[in-house]
Amino acid sequence: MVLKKTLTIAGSDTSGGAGMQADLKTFQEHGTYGMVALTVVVTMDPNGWTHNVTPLPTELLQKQIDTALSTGIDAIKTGMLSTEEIIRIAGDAIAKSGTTNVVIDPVMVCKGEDEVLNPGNTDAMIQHLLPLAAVTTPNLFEAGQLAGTGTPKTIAEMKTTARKIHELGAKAVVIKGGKALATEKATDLFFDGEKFYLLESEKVASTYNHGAGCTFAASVTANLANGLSVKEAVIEAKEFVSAAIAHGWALNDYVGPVMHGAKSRFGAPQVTVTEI
Ligand SMILES: Nc1ncnc2c1ncn2[C@@H]1O[C@H](COP(=O)(O)OP(=O)(O)O)[C@@H](O)[C@H]1O
Ligand SMILES: Cc1ncc(COP(=O)(O)O)c(C=O)c1O
Ligand SMILES: [Mg+2]
Repeated sequence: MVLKKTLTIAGSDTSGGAGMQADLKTFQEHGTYGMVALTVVVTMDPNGWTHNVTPLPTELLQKQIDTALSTGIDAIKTGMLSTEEIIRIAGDAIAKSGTTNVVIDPVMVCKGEDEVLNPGNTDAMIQHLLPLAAVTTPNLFEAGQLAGTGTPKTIAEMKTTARKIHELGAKAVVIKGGKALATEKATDLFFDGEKFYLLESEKVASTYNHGAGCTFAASVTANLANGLSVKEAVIEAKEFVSAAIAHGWALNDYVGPVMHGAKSRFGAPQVTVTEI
């Protein structure tokens, strides 16, 4: 049996909930064959869980990309890219890959950390990555940074922000309202370039949602590799991540990762899709 090949260009979250670990687990759950080109390694201080980001040499990143692309990739996702040079290398790799199934998750901060990785990264993402995106999946903060409008706080502001990001070249945009948006449901806005849709699921009260963003974007990537449309891909991804968050758990006193394999084991919560 031949599997669809999915590649993530992303960082390693040593704690296993986010980053390329989330991507690989999610790719596997979607029946695709996952590969990794590793950009950085994130480690945590055992006392207090402060994150430390260590980039890998860019020559090593390039070799990984060359290895993976030589196999013929069906869909590519980007995650944590900590420097402008890494962002440029990722953009070149995507252009070279020949696939249009490209998901740009514009990771700028780790959840719970409030320092952006590198301020120049936003402009580099706009230049090298957004024009290649079949879909980009910013959270509220990242969307505001890309659009240059500040963090959106309402659905109306999210619509304006999504339009701006689309104008920057991304064919479709999902802005993840998640827990941060003051709505009753966990609400994401999907813009396909023409129409806006709200994707809503029950807001889970727990804080065990580490890796939710990576898991969502990796689901979209695998779904595109499997031949779903962008709209079908994001709807399934919302179901997949909602189940993963509903079954999030405490890894230790500091962090609660999502359960990446929850949908296949326990089913998914209801997701409603409304054109607005
Ligand atoms: N507490 C929650 N309950 C239900 N869904 C959530 C919750 N927190 C986040 N989500 C969903 O998880 C996905 C990832 O969103 P978010 O956590 O904002 O991204 P990121 O991890 O990139 O900051 C989105 O679909 C969002 O709506
Ligand atoms: C390597 C890596 N990538 C991405 C992220 C972002 O994770 P999330 O899915 O919570 O946005 C993190 C957060 O810790 C990370 O360590
Ligand atoms: Mg994220």
